[in-house]
Amino acid sequence: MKHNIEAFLNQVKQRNSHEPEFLQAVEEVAETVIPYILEHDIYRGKNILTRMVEPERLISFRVSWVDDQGKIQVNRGYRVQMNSAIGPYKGGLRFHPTVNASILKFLAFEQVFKNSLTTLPMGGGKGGSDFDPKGKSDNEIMRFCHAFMSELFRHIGPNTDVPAGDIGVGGREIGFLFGMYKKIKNEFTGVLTGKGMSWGGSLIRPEATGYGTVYFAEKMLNTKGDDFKDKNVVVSGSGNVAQYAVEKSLQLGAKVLTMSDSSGYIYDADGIDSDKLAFVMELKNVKRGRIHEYVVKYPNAEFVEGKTPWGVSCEIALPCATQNELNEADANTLLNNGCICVSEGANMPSTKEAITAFHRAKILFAPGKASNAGGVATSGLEMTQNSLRFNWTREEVDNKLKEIMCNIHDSCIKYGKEEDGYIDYVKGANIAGFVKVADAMLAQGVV
Ligand SMILES: NC(=O)C1=CN([C@@H]2O[C@H](COP(=O)(O)OP(=O)(O)OC[C@H]3O[C@@H](n4cnc5c(N)ncnc54)[C@H](O)[C@@H]3O)[C@@H](O)[C@H]2O)C=CC1
Ligand SMILES: O=C(O)CCC(=O)C(=O)O
Repeated sequence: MKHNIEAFLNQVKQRNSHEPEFLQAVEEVAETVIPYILEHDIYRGKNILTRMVEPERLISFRVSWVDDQGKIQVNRGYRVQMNSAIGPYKGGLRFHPTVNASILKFLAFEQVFKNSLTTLPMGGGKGGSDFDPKGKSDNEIMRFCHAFMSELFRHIGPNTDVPAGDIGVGGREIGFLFGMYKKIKNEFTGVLTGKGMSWGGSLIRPEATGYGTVYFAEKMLNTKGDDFKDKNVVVSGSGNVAQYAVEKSLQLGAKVLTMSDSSGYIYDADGIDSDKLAFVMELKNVKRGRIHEYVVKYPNAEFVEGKTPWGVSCEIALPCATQNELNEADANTLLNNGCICVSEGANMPSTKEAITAFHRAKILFAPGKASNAGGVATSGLEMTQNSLRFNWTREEVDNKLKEIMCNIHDSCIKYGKEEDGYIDYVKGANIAGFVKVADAMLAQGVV
């Protein structure tokens, strides 16, 4: 078994030697899925995982645009179309200076399993650009988005590939991208999700990833007869996912102690209540400021520069910023401080060593592909509403989201419950996600 996993990983390493994030994501899946493949005749000898780690298509393109000083800027745009066995490619766009093929391939690979877990008919993809939105004017953002879509449009479509937001791409950017797609194609279709409410968006999509992460954590706590009430929660990030993870934690009666951005974290021992959260939302979504401005408004709180928040004592940790933001030392600190539950809002925020530490301590740990799937699931619901030319109410969408998160939790138990009763949510999510895609690939033959 060990030999099979090593042989497979060596082959993937040879082909993708300069892509550490992609290799990390593949390794985590291979370690749990290869043993399952070897135990099941229908998957054995079909090279299914070898096919799944090779993107069906990887598009890279030039994005030229003019900044406010009249200078011509050039960025690199990408779309990784990873797997379309169970539906059109689906997954977000990331605008961040660190974006490269490795990061987008890891995200697209994770997306395949995540989308499968939602039970909705969506394949996996991801895209973006090394464009840095920080400090750019609205006009520059618009010109960049228009330039980006002036190439991307030929590779996507409502039945082909449906992008959405991710880091650096929110409602404003989706609007500019949609505007250019509609102009070039002369059609109004559900080609993107995360759209505004008056032009085809779904209620609850902005909230969905953060809410879903908390719904999933609550389900995990319920397996121990526990819940969010009166728990101390540490959150990283202060963007879309973090904001709504905080909102839902508050609604469930928890106390939220931290939020962060790439400059450091704020620690508010009195708790970040809904008024303080509204301040963060205005700061981040409208003023586009930095998190340290929180302590100017709330001087009882403290700003810790250049650090992540994992040293703050808590029972529940919700990493909602970015990949590899929580390492082994952080995991040990959380465990020593009494953390009992980690639910990933971000994609792959915990390193491999951190996950091993959580598993060894047998705490509740949910990998992002399960716990943050509420975002893409609600995107799937947005696609359905677009096809029906109909809108569900806030309550209807929220109930469907809750039900989907509950089903994902059940799938993780089905495939991840160990003999001693411990639930390995990583194993459960990987195998449950794999089975549906693999079955579709087998049915469709070698294509
Ligand atoms: N938006 C969505 O629906 C979904 C997002 N995700 C994941 O959630 C995470 C956050 O995404 P969003 O909230 O949408 O993005 P966002 O752009 O709204 O916020 C990103 C947050 O991460 C922080 N951040 C970025 N780089 C950082 C770094 N190097 N160190 C510390 N903090 C950093 C930013 O300051 C910001 O608070 C990402 O991993 C994303 O892939 C996962 C599922 C769906
Ligand atoms: O809503 C979507 O299509 C994409 C969400 C996403 O990028 C993710 O799940 O990581």
